[in-house]
Amino acid sequence: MPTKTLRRLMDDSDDPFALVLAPPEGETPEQREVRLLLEREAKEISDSIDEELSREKAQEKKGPRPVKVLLLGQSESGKSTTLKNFQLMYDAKAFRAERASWRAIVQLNVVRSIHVILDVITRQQNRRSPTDDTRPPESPVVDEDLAALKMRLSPLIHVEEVLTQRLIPKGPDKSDAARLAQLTNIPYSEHPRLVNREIAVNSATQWKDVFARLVSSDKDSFDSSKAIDWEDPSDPGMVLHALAEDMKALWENDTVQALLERQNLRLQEAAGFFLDCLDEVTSLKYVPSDDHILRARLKTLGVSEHRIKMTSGGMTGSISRDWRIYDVGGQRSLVSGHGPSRSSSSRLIARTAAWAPYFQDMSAILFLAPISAFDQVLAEEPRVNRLADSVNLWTTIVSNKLLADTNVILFLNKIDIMKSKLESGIKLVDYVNSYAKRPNDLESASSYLRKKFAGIHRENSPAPRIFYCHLTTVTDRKSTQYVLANIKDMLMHQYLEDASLIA
Ligand SMILES: Nc1nc2c(ncn2[C@@H]2O[C@H](COP(=O)(O)OP(=O)(O)OP(=O)(O)O)[C@@H](O)[C@H]2O)c(=O)[nH]1
Ligand SMILES: [Mg+2]
Repeated sequence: MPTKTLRRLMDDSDDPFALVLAPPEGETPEQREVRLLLEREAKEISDSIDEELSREKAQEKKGPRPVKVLLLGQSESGKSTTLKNFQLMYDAKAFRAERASWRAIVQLNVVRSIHVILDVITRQQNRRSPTDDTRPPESPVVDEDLAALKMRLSPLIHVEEVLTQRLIPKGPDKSDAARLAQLTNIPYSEHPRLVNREIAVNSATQWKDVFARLVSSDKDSFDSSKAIDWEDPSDPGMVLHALAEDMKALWENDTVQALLERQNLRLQEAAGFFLDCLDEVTSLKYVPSDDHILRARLKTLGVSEHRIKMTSGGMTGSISRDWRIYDVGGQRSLVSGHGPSRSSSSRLIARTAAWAPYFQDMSAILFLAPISAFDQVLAEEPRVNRLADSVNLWTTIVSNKLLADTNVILFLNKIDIMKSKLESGIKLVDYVNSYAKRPNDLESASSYLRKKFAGIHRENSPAPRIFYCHLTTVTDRKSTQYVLANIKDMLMHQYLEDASLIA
């Protein structure tokens, strides 16, 4: 899968190089020398990227114009998952060659979910004895069996650390490659104390190479099990397999379920949830299926460009075009807590400013709004409702003058979670007052939200343009591929029309 680093990852205030290279207070002459050396090296790298970009620009002028699509939306909206669908459809060989790397991410997702549960148990244990006055009545009791189960599963915390360390490269010059970020999926009523950290990687830096030892040199092989080094001593597969029964027992434990319910923690809806298929993912020769790769969660840092060659059949024969798909990180502040706190409007402006350099020359913006997040808050701004954040972002994007001539496609995403949430009795009106007395079902809720988003587009668009909107579950391959095939045909068709107008 061709991927490359883009020079401008973020605006200057969050530029990882600027942060790393700022002269520290009380710097000694030796430290200064080392710093200057690092700066020179960074400049050389930056200059070579510039040269590469200008070479590519010159090359582009010679050939046909590529079709460019920019994926936008808040964190966990499904941008990277949509990109994976594009890759699975149109570059399946490269997609499947990366199974070994995604296997490690699924393993990381599993141990993270277990870690969240172990954390919940620990906090309950810390509420001391059942006679403690501060303990609410009927609070579930962590009995000896559950405490023993927790102890047996503690090696998984180490597994998580090992996997995380492998993904976060050491050394100051690697600081833009990966970071720990706040976990996004926090229920609306949840206390910020529960905030966990989640790994974020720049998909342009080849994080997949980290697991290269697992990948055989035979990249063309479609037999995925051959691409994995089953003897690798640092592979956590054996530990996960050995603890599979305990993990299942933990997930099925009544006290655990009661504690999760009390804390409003719906892990089933959280990113990277695999506890419902532990038999499969902990089996000794586990290789993730396409569906598991789509469900695997790895937060994006910065912006990366992905190239895919697309072919479309037409009346005059088939045409083939280069596509560039840009995937961005949706969470603005990955260094939250280290800088001055920002208001939500300045965060919004900063996020859009970070994306703006990519607005020019785009064939389409594909904006994802995860409408199921109506009862959640942003990790970086616990007072901001996630649906309200999507609406604000959408308003900013559709009113942007640089995008006046760009196709804007909206995915109202995570329809599957939305459906189960509404069915479980969570009421949209409790979070969106204007929903009033409408029925609390998917059909009514999605059509209401679709109208709202369409209205914002109509009122704020700098010039009239067609509005494309789809209700999606991008983890569902079949339905997503149908939508993406339509988008592909639409953009290819438009490309041909534009080309004939220019000719
Ligand atoms: N159930 C369900 N899960 C989804 C859907 N879309 C995405 N997900 C999951 O939600 C998680 C987040 O999706 P990503 O594609 O990583 O989100 P993103 O927008 O790239 O997030 P950032 O990289 O943080 O900006 C992943 O675990 C996906 O598998 C959906 O429609 N339904
Ligand atoms: Mg992403």
